[in-house]
Amino acid sequence: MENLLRLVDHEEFFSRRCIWVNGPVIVGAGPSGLATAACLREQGVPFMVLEREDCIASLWQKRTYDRLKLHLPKQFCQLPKLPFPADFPEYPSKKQFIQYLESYATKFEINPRFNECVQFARYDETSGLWRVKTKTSASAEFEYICRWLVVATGENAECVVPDIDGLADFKGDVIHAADYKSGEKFRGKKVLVVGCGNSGMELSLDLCNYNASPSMVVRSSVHVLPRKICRKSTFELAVMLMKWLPLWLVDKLLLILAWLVLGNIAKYGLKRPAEGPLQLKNSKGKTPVLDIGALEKIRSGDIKVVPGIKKLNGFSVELVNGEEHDVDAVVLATGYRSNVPCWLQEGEFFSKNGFPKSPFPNGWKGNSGLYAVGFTRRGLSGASSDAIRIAQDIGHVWKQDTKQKKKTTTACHRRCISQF
Ligand SMILES: Cc1cc2nc3c(=O)[nH]c(=O)nc-3n(C[C@H](O)[C@H](O)[C@H](O)COP(=O)(O)OP(=O)(O)OC[C@H]3O[C@@H](n4cnc5c(N)ncnc54)[C@H](O)[C@@H]3O)c2cc1C
Ligand SMILES: NC(=O)C1=CN([C@@H]2O[C@H](COP(=O)(O)OP(=O)(O)OC[C@H]3O[C@@H](n4cnc5c(N)ncnc54)[C@H](OP(=O)(O)O)[C@@H]3O)[C@@H](O)[C@H]2O)C=CC1
Ligand SMILES: O=C(O)C(=O)Cc1c[nH]c2ccccc12
Repeated sequence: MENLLRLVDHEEFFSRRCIWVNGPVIVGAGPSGLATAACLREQGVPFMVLEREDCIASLWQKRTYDRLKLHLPKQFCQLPKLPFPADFPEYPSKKQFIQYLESYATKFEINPRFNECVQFARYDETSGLWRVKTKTSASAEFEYICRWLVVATGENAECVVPDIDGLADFKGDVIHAADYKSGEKFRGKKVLVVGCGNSGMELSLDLCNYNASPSMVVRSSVHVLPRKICRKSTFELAVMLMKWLPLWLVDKLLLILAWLVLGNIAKYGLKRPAEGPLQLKNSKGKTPVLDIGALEKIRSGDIKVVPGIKKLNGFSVELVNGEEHDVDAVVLATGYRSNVPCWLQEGEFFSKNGFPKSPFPNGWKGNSGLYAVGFTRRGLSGASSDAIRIAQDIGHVWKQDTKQKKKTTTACHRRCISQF
């Protein structure tokens, strides 16, 4: 009986609807998906965007802290075909960036299907088409059939939660950086911030601004660069130097300049990795920290730097150096990962870590109409150049096909007429 009921439920609520999509299906309505959709719109190619959340740019709208600003200058963060408004500051705030993305979606008439999470996608050899299965927040299922599949789910699709001894039994609050909004609820508290990437540094700084006492865990090493060198953005300087010099030399110069501006930061527990900052970004995807004020708080002792964690215990932490500290709350600024291996049934183009196997600049196009946008570890500017390439590639085939179709229709028409 129970099984029968289950079957009825299944029939009633989970019947799958099949939808043919004329043009590509784009999975994800973040900046990458929006940029690809806008470029396709310009090429006259129809598309469908599927988004698991109920809004565009969900990472920015729902999983980032209030005080966040873009950390690269605005000219490196705008999407194709629509510059930022002229009155935007050099480093737009999260609110301004979201406002820009909303107007971007409106301008290019991008209307994603929201609350639809892609659970499974595979290429069907027999038909030469992609089959994309989704589940809505109301548990309805859909299947989209299309010729092209654009993966735009991002490098930050899921939170990395490390396996720390005693974490599950820790008595205070534990949150991931993605759920941190502001230091308001941590006023006066001792907060252990695990991780020292841009998130760990900026959340520790935010905690100081709310009179909390952050201790930031640096278990290995980190590159900290000033955001500006001689009033020029460090990132812009690096981009300029890269036009003339090899990567290793640009790294050397950046490190010399960083030393001149910041001094020796190893004495605060911030050891530099053996690889240079850009080299490391390329090889391991580890973004250098662009300092917006955390370093000053580290120097003043407002942010304590501590080594790796041995284990958590009730309301305290034991560190690898044997020290024990009281802790009221833990913020895991331990990074993110791609979720592509969870839903894309494909083993050629994407590797097990959810990133395309071919490095930049070849990681945007796979076989059988598969594309990836925003996986080159080059932030928003990398996503923009992927989007332009993808839309050109699909647009080219689309136009040829349309011409071909017109020809066949005319020929057929003539044949029909001649038959009369
Ligand atoms: C805190 C923070 C700050 C950053 N600041 C900068 C910066 O200043 N400059 C810069 O260049 N880069 C920055 N980045 C890098 C960031 O990767 C880009 O800004 C940008 O968000 C990437 O866009 P995306 O569309 O590729 O991914 P996302 O913005 O993550 O969008 C992916 C979308 O796909 C959806 N999705 C995921 N899985 C599924 C599924 N199975 N089915 C349906 N939908 C799905 C998600 O809900 C999401 O809306 C920052 C990242 C973080 C975390
Ligand atoms: N203003 C902005 O524009 C901002 C941009 N960002 C971007 O978002 C992306 C993600 O950044 P972020 O969230 O900082 O993630 P990252 O992946 O850059 O950093 C993760 C950090 O967590 C540490 N970590 C992981 N596991 C453990 C563990 N078990 N114990 C101790 N430490 C651990 C890592 O250390 P280890 O290196 O030893 O593995 C590393 O320091 C980056 O591209 C970043 O630039 C983030 C915040 C602000
Ligand atoms: O902020 C991010 O996550 C980025 O990926 C932006 C970015 C791309 N390339 C870089 C090199 C140095 C610092 C930041 C970036």
